[in-house]
Amino acid sequence: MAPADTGAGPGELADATALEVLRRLDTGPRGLTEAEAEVRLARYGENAVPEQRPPSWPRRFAASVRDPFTAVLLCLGVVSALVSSWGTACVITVLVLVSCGLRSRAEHRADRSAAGLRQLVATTATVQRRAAPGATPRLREVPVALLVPGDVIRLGPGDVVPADVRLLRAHHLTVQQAALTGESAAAVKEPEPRPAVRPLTFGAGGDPERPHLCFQGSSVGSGSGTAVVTATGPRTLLARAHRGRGPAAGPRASAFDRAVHGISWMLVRFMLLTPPLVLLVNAAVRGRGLETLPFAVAVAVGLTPEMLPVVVATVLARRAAGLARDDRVIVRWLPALHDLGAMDVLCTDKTGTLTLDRPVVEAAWDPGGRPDPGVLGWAAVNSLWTLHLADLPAPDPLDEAVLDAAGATAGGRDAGRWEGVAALPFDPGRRLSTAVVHRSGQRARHTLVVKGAVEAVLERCTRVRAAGSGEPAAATRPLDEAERLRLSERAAARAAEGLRLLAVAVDERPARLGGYRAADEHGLVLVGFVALRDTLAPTAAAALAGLARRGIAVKVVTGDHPGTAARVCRDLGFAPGDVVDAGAVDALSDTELAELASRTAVFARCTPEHKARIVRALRGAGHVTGFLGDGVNDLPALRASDVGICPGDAVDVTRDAADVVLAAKELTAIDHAVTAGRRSTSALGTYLRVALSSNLGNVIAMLAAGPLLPFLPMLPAQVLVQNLCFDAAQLAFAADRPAPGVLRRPAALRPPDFLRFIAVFGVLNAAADLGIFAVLLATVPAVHHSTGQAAFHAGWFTENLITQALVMFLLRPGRGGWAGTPAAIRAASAALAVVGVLLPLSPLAPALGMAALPPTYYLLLTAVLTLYAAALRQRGAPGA
Ligand SMILES: Nc1ncnc2c1ncn2[C@@H]1O[C@H](COP(=O)(O)OP(=O)(O)OP(=O)(O)O)[C@@H](O)[C@H]1O
Repeated sequence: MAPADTGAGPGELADATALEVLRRLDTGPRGLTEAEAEVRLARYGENAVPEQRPPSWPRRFAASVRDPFTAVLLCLGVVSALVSSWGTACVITVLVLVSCGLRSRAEHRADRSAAGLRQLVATTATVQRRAAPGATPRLREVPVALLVPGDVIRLGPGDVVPADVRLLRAHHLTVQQAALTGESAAAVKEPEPRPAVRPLTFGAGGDPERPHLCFQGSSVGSGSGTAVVTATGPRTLLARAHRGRGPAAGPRASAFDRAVHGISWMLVRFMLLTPPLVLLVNAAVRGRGLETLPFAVAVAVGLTPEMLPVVVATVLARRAAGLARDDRVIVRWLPALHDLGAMDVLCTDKTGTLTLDRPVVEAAWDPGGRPDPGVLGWAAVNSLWTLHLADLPAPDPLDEAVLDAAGATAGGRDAGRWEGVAALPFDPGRRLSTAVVHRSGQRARHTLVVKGAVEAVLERCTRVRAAGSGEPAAATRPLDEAERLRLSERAAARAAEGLRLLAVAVDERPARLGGYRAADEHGLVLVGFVALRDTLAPTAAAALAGLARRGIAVKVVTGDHPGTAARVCRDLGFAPGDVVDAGAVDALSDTELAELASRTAVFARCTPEHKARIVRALRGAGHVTGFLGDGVNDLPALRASDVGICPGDAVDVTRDAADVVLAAKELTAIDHAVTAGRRSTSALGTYLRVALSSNLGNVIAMLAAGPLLPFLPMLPAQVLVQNLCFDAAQLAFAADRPAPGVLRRPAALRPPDFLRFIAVFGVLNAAADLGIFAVLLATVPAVHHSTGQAAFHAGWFTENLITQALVMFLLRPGRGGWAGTPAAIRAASAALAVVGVLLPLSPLAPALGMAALPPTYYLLLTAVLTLYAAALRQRGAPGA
């Protein structure tokens, strides 16, 4: 049966009690049956997240016109039309249409492959459903798209809230709802409705400030809850907020965006400066007037790398698809590929990345250091009741390990004799978890059972259990500073063996009615320690070695004990150096932290905020910083990094925030991802260097020709045809394969490097052009008449296309030359040279204002080109 009202969203249900909401949605605390869910799915449709829907073709085309190069081209086209230079205006229009068409197609393909890649790491939700009306409800993972109104779901740390929901139960649940409110602080959520504290700015959709409502797109920071789905798909608050706004804004500006933006604006400035400069030079030296304008416009057009957006989209999409296919690495956002290639520091957490996060209990001992299974019993009471009461969708591996180990022991059996009252689940900020329990039949007294990181528990203890592990009221003695130190040292010694440590403490108090809070975790009695061993991830050592070979500095930032962290690093063949306790970081300024971070390999006892601050400090110091992590405690650092990477089995929010997901288990896949990133950057860099240095060379030559020649060195139509040929040939760079040497160090597109490079090679190119001017003046008869000028134009056209063909493989980094160049680039450069030689000799030549050249020209052209090629080789290309 369908619910009475599911299309309303939470707005109309906002003030109803949990029971009323369940009734209105025609469901119950046990959830829907599979059959009911199926009927509702057919009626309300899939719960599709309001993804950035791919823009329509016209919109995509319109967006590509807004690109700065295209905008400048269009301006130049308008100027040409205004001075009735129809030929130039037509060619510019064709250029714009071709480049926008190609770009839209390349972007469409890139978007399609990125969407396909995102699909591969789609998230699931934990839903409680029944096979039949009378059956027991079962928890199962379903794809988020299959959730329907009325479903009862579980939320736990690291989950993305999959739909709009109304809480039924919650345990210390905090939710990050920045996607809706822009507010980055976590909001506390609880099932009791409270009236809105401020006017509803979210209309009928509900207000994220209401504590009992959670909305699609927010994420669970800590705690857990059970909730009923009130709205899915287009009826969620997020979908309504998106509607009418077009595609959502993309992710944060990356190092890649900054680089491409920098290079684009540098060129736009040049292009805007060129026409006035050409006009000025021609007017001053030759007394020419506005008739030079079409030529000046064509020169500016000649500087435009119109194919840049097309080449970028093609290169990135191609590499990302290759990575997904061959290495199961999912690049969720294409520009992240460049940032992967540029990354010079990778921060990584330990548990779940370098280790498997499948710990096994190895020992338990009392405060005196004697083996004591009773301590494990207390830890098991904590794990059991935290799991039960906190409604966690999935048990914490550490709690599972404790329960497994305690199962057969007397302490484990004893755990069943306690009954749970409340739970404060683990959160990486407090670094402990608490269960409040009472003995069966003894409701008057409550016992707090706390387990967590050694120092976090010790600082909340005031007494130590004297011996044994019986009742909490057993003999205790005060915990003085000397003993605290002794206990920490003993724990550190065990941590140095690579063990993960938990301290366990208890306290018995009179029962109370109100709920328990973190502030109640004090005045505890230490009962002992539990040590767990985690297995190293099989490919972690190889991955760390690979990163070192690629020139990437690795920093381990972990919430664990310094001793454990250091030992794990050593076992992986990675020198930990002096491990820094993150507590020491708080007192440092950002600059001091950056300096410390650059010489430290391991930070231990990090809270999520410490991890993010270390990443920010490294970025602030100019490092392109990646972060590899799998847990909810890694989320702030992932967001703070240039490129966030997570393993495929990371929690949902982490996968949602990561730019790159390693779907295969092997950590060594990072190496492939870095390689693909460097290859893409190298291909884009080569394209830019080749395109810009020959374009700049031409512009310099054309400017110089003004005072040197009594006529224009090339007609506007010729400049534009030549430009069209260059552009078409340069598309081949999408298939570039850089030499292995290029892959050894971080590769980034850096505007200042380009400027230096194109200045040197632009001048070299211009020198070859000027050389050919001299050759032409010497060999072409009647150069001052129109037939001679047509031959002159043909001569420069031929030389220009051949020099461009030469730089296409001589300016490639690493192994240049014919043999080391991919077939596509060889074919494109050969085609360019052939067009350069044959076009002036073809029947099209007269229409383009070109005429045949004398044989001596070709002899001298060969000499000039040989010199030019030798100069190019001598200067060498980057990475050679
Ligand atoms: N479920 C849990 N209950 C109680 N204490 C825990 C639990 N999980 C972890 N701890 C303790 O808290 C410490 C910090 O945990 P946190 O999850 O922040 O980091 P981690 O998992 O040890 O390492 P990493 O940051 O590398 O993932 C752990 O070293 C452990 O002592």
